Amino acid sequence: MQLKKLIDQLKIKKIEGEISDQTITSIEMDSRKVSNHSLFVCIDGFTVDGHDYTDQATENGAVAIIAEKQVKASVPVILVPDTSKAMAQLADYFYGHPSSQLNVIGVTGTNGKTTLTYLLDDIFTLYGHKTAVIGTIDMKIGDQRYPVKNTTPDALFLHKNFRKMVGENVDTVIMEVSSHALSMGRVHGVDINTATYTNLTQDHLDYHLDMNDYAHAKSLLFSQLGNRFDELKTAVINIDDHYAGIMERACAQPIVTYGLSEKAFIRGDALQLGADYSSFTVSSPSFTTRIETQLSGKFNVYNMLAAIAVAYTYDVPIETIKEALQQTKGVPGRFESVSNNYPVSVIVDYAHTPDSLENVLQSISEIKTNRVFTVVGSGGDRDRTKRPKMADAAMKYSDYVIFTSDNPRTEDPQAILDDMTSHLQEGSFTVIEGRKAAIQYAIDRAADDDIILIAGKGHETYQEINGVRNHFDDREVAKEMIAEKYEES
Ligand SMILES: CC(=O)N[C@H]1[C@@H](OP(=O)(O)OP(=O)(O)OC[C@H]2O[C@@H](n3ccc(=O)[nH]c3=O)[C@H](O)[C@@H]2O)O[C@H](CO)[C@@H](O)[C@@H]1O[C@H](C)C(=O)N[C@@H](C)C(=O)N[C@H](CCC(=O)O)C(=O)O
Ligand SMILES: Nc1ncnc2c1ncn2[C@@H]1O[C@H](COP(=O)(O)OP(=O)(O)OP(=O)(O)O)[C@@H](O)[C@H]1O
Ligand SMILES: N[C@H](CCC[C@H](N)C(=O)O)C(=O)O
Ligand SMILES: [Mg+2]
Repeated sequence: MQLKKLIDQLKIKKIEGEISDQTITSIEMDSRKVSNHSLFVCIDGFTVDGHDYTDQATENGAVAIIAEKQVKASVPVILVPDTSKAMAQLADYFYGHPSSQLNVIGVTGTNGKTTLTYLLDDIFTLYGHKTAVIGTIDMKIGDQRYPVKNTTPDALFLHKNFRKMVGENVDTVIMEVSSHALSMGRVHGVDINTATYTNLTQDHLDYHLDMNDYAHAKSLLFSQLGNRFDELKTAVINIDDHYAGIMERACAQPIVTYGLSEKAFIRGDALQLGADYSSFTVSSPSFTTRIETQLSGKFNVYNMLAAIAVAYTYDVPIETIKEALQQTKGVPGRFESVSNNYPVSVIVDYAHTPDSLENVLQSISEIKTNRVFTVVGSGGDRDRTKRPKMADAAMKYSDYVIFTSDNPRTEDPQAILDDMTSHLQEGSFTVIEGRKAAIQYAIDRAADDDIILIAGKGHETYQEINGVRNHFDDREVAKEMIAEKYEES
């Protein structure tokens, strides 16, 4: 594409240098990825400033630079007020507005996003759609999986991959939209058809000022649905959630609510919950039916109601929804049982917030027949104030708690453990910094019919310490230890 044509898209700009007939073959925000004929966009980040990498970008072949501050360069520089916004706009144009050719379903909320995207994938696939999923675990296009660095990747990655999806005949994209992504503008220019809200409880208060600021960031997904009625757009909102009103007020489009309370449009009722199943009645003005599933926990009933509500807005028949939910196996690392037929039950779960830990432990309380052991830590370089609250949730519902390391990242693991436990009564818990040793401790002490919850890392296959990701998979570790324990005895 001609550089001139591309930058004509930018309304407000100041051009330094001469734009003649340069051709652009890629847009890059990382100087290390620049090649011949790239357009380099400088982003001022949290760690470094992309404006300091213009030399490397031009050495690697950049033919022009988009900046929001003065930079010296041997190629034309286009100054704009905000390079992140400009990058999103340019990428959308460069790739031919691909998101407008897709049904994009965005899912936001503190907990349940990944689970909901998986449920929707199952429903839409069964209904005959070709889907793509973007989220915490990876990006899936059809049956192909690609790694992602963030739950919601940057705008460049998104628009580029929407183009790839269109090329592969995908029609429905189901994506997690994190609050970080919303406040950093990673989804700018994404033409979202359905915005979905799960819930809001404490997390990320290292990044957001307080819960209202956090809620406001989430509400941006609903304002992004726009103010025009010439295209079908819908919001799907958990009406039972405390912050639902903030999402509703941000939204000019029709809203379908779901929940367990009477005011919900898609309403769940008569729940039956077990260790490896749940069933409930769902009703709306146009149907009432009983859903039977292999997912457990009241929180998963909420996730399923959200899925039903979204599918309803796309006219998926309730019989198809019902069948998909009946078959679904859920998500790797979410309430995943790893103990097969051994007498002790080991559950690996991704609960890494006070609310999710409480939910998961409440579900375990409802199914337990003996004691509950919880092995849990809290991530480094993340919200410190959630640590004691996670510890309280673990202590409230468990007979034994072993506090250990999650991903310490650049923090001292012992300092994280102190944040979790310093308010607790000494002697009422155990601290073992090494995660493997902590899991071993619980497995050694558990007796028949006890349940061990290993929380926080779920599907993760690494432990990040000081920037290095060492292979670590709670499921692998626990499986090996439990087999050893019972083979020895
Ligand atoms: C705090 C945060 O969100 N940081 C994100 C941010 O990184 P950053 O600002 O530190 O980037 P930087 O290293 O300063 O670089 C600035 C610019 O210089 C460029 N650069 C850098 C080096 C170089 O040699 N050349 C060069 O051009 C970079 O490509 C970039 O454009 O921009 C990066 C690219 O988009 C993100 O990958 C990165 O996410 C980091 C890894 C992260 O951990 N983010 C977490 C907090 C996050 O976003 N989590 C959410 C939600 C999780 C949830 O659901 O709970 C998520 O969506 O993942
Ligand atoms: N609707 C829900 N409400 C509360 N807790 C939930 C809900 N759904 C799942 N959980 C709990 O939260 C954990 C994470 O679930 P999931 O991965 O679906 O959430 P997420 O929003 O994608 O999280 P992340 O922000 O890390 O991407 C699960 O392992 C479970 O313990
Ligand atoms: N998306 C979350 C994942 C947390 C997972 C937990 N294992 C941790 O490392 O804190 C975050 O980046 O805060
Ligand atoms: Mg997720």
